[in-house]
Formats: sequence, C-alpha cells, structure tokens
Amino acid sequence: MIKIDISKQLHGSNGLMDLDINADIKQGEFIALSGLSGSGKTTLLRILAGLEEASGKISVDKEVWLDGKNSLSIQKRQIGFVFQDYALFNNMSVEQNLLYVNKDKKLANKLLELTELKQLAKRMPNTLSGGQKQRVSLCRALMNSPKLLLMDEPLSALDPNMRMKLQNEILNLHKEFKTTTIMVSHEPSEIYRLANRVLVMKQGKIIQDGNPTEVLLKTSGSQKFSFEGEILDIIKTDVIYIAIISIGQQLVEIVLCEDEAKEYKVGEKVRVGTKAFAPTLSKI
Ligand SMILES: Nc1ncnc2c1ncn2[C@@H]1O[C@H](COP(=O)(O)OP(=O)(O)OP(=O)(O)O)[C@@H](O)[C@H]1O
Repeated sequence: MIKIDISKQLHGSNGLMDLDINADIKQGEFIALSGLSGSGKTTLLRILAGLEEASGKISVDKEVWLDGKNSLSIQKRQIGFVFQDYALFNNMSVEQNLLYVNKDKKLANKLLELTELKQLAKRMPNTLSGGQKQRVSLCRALMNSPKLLLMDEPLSALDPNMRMKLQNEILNLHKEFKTTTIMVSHEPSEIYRLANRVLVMKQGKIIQDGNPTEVLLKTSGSQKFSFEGEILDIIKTDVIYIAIISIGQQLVEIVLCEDEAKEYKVGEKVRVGTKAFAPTLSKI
C-alpha cells in the first residue's frame, strides 16, 4: 500500500496554487492520472520520485519515503520513471541502457523478449524509432523491480498505431510484473484500456477518483453520441453548407442550413452529437 498525504505551494498560471494530495494506492493498481494542463500532475510524479521537495508524508508498505523534513533519496526509493522524451543514454546500446540500472542479465533478456526488442539489443538508441526507444525506456524503468512505476505521458509523441501497440505491451508487462503504476494520460481510450482507476486533478487537487467507467463514460448507456472536435472549414454548396469537423483522427461532414452556418466559425471547438438512432458495429 502506498500512502500519499502531501502538500506544496506551486506557482500556477493564475498565481499561487496549493498542491494537496491525499490518496492511498493498493499494490498492483494501474492508475491513470488525468487533468488539465498545469493541474499539478507532473509535479506530483516528481515529488513521488523524490525529484522535488514537498511537505507531508509518503509511505510505501512499511518504508517511509517522506516524513516532514526526512526524505528518502531518489536512489533508495525503488522508482521506475518513464518520460515522454525517452531520456535514454545515447552512448550506450539498448542492452547497456538496461544493465546500467541493474546487472541482472536474465531480467534484461526477459524484458527485451517481452517487448520484442531482443534483435535490437546491441543497437544504439539514436538508430531506433520513437516506439522502439520508448519500449527501451519502459524496460529500463522495470530493471530495478520498482515498487512504483511512474510514466509521464509516455506515448504522446507516438503515432496512433504505435501508441496502440505500446499500450498492449504496457498491459502485458503489467500482467507479468504487477508493478504498481501511475501513468499521466489524457486519452480516454488509452485510460480505459490500461487503468483500473482514474484520478482527475484540477488546480492541485484530486477532483475525481473512480474506475474508468465511472469517470469516463458520461452517457451512462443512453446511446447518445457526443464527440468534441474543431471546425476546419465551412463550405457553401448549392443550397446548403457543409462543416468539416476534425474529431480525433477523423474528418466528419455535417450539413448546416444558412442560419446555422452563420453561427459557427472556422477554428471553433464544437460538440458533434446525435441522438435517437441505433448505432451499429461492423468489422474493419
Ligand atoms: N517547483 C515548483 N515550484 C513552484 N511551482 C511549480 C514548481 N513546479 C511546477 N510548478 C508550477 O505548478 C503548476 C503545475 O505544473 P505541472 O507541470 O505539475 O502541471 P501538469 O498538470 O503536469 O501540466 P501538463 O499537463 O501541462 O504537463 C505549473 O503552473 C508550474 O509552473
């Protein structure tokens, strides 16, 4: 069990902001940490890792990581950290990056096999793709059998296909090692696939704490669809107008009458909704 009860005054974008976090995390939980930019997610991870000071207490099982002025050093905390920008040692091969953390060759091999990196073990990081680099940094973070794995938007620099592949690998690694994990993510589908619990932060506080269904599904099964998107263009045809909306990776056309077309502007954020129809599924 990880017990967190910390506070710290931060300089938010609108003046001072108190980071105040009180949460208990069970062994093996996979937590998605979500919330608007500037809400304090990265700072919380950095405090847990011992990279930043805070007041309060953090304990992991019977071990005290922080208690008032007493703070266990980063090296002694047994933390794995995966950053968005990989942070690999570029002068070391893939295998050396892993063995630098811990000389356990058997574990390094197992991790490289699980993430299909075995053939790349002797390669240098700058010869790898973004997805491969992030797999290496994930493996490296697991080399010291961390009590807590912290990941700060680890997949946000990757294209959607690679992102999905890495989500599966993260899931496999979590099944295998059951490492207690906190991962910052903004993507609902990613959170839904990976996490068993979601913490949503706002202005330094946790404002929602629940399982992904409770936190993410707002329609409660009512079959109303609603997607957020942005108007890319409004095109006039003979008698009607067509708004081109970008929703995630897709472009959608919505027919507008003249009065509606006047109401909206290109660049505006909109909600595309539909009700009273039965959605169907088909394989792709
Ligand atoms: N050591 C610090 N002392 C004071 N203020 C800080 C410190 N570190 C960060 N901040 C401020 O705290 C706020 C929260 O920053 P943080 O990076 O934790 O947010 P975030 O939720 O991770 O945002 P993003 O999603 O954009 O990465 C920011 O306004 C930042 O400037």
